Amino acid sequence: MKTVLIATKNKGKAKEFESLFLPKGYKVQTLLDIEDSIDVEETGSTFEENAILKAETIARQTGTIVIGDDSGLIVDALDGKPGVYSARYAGEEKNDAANTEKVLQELDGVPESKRTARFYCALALASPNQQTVTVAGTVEGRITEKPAGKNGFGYDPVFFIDEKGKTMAELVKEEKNAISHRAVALKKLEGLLETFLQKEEEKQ
Ligand SMILES: O=P(O)(O)OP(=O)(O)OP(=O)(O)OC[C@H]1O[C@@H](n2cnc3c(O)ncnc32)[C@H](O)[C@@H]1O
Ligand SMILES: [Mg+2]
Repeated sequence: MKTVLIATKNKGKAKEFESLFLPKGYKVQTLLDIEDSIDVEETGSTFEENAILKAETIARQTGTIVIGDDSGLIVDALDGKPGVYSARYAGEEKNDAANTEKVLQELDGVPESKRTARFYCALALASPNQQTVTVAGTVEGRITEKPAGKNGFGYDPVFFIDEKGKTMAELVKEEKNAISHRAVALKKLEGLLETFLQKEEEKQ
C-alpha cells in the first residue's frame, strides 16, 4: 500500500486523514508516529503560509513527500478570528474546550443570524525536489450558544450546519468526511498527489 506522511501532531486530524485516505488506497503516517519529530513554528499570517511551512520543513527533514494541514475557524462577527490562531486561541497549551469556550464568550449576546462562520483548511504538498502546491477547502456554518456532540475534535461541538440540522460533533465520521473543509481540500489535492508520486518514482 502507498504511504503518505502528514506533517501534523493533532490526533483528530490524524484520524480524519486515515479515514479519508484509506478508500483511496493510502496508508497514513503522521508526526505522532515519528520519534523526536521537530515542532514546526507557525509564523505565517495565512493558513496557506503555515501549511507550506509544515510540509516543506518535514519534507526537508525526511526527504519524502509530505502534506501539511493548517486549518481553523473563521467567525464573521469576530472579524475572522480565531483564524490562524485557532489552535492557541485560549493559550499556548492548545485546549479545545477552552478555545471553544472563549469563542462562545466573545459571541455572547450576538443573535443567531449574525453567528455565521466557516471552517477553512489549507493543504500544502511538498517534496525535497518538486515545487510545493497548495489547495484549500471550506464548509459554512453557524456558532451555537452551547456545545453539542462528542464526535470530531476542536470547535466541532459549536459548529452548526444548517443542511444537517446538527453540529459537526453530532455527525458520524462518514458524514463529517463527506462535507468537511478538510475533505473538500483533499479532493482537490488527489490528482496533484498522484503526479507528485509519479515524478518521485521517475527520479529513483
Ligand atoms: O499544527 P498541527 O500539528 O497540524 O496541529 P494543530 O492542532 O496545531 O493544528 P492547526 O495549527 O492547523 O490549528 C487548527 C485548529 O483549528 C481547529 N480545527 C481545525 N480543523 C478542525 C475541524 O475539522 N474541526 C474542528 N476544529 C478544527 C482545531 O481546534 C485546531 O486546533
Ligand atoms: Mg498547529
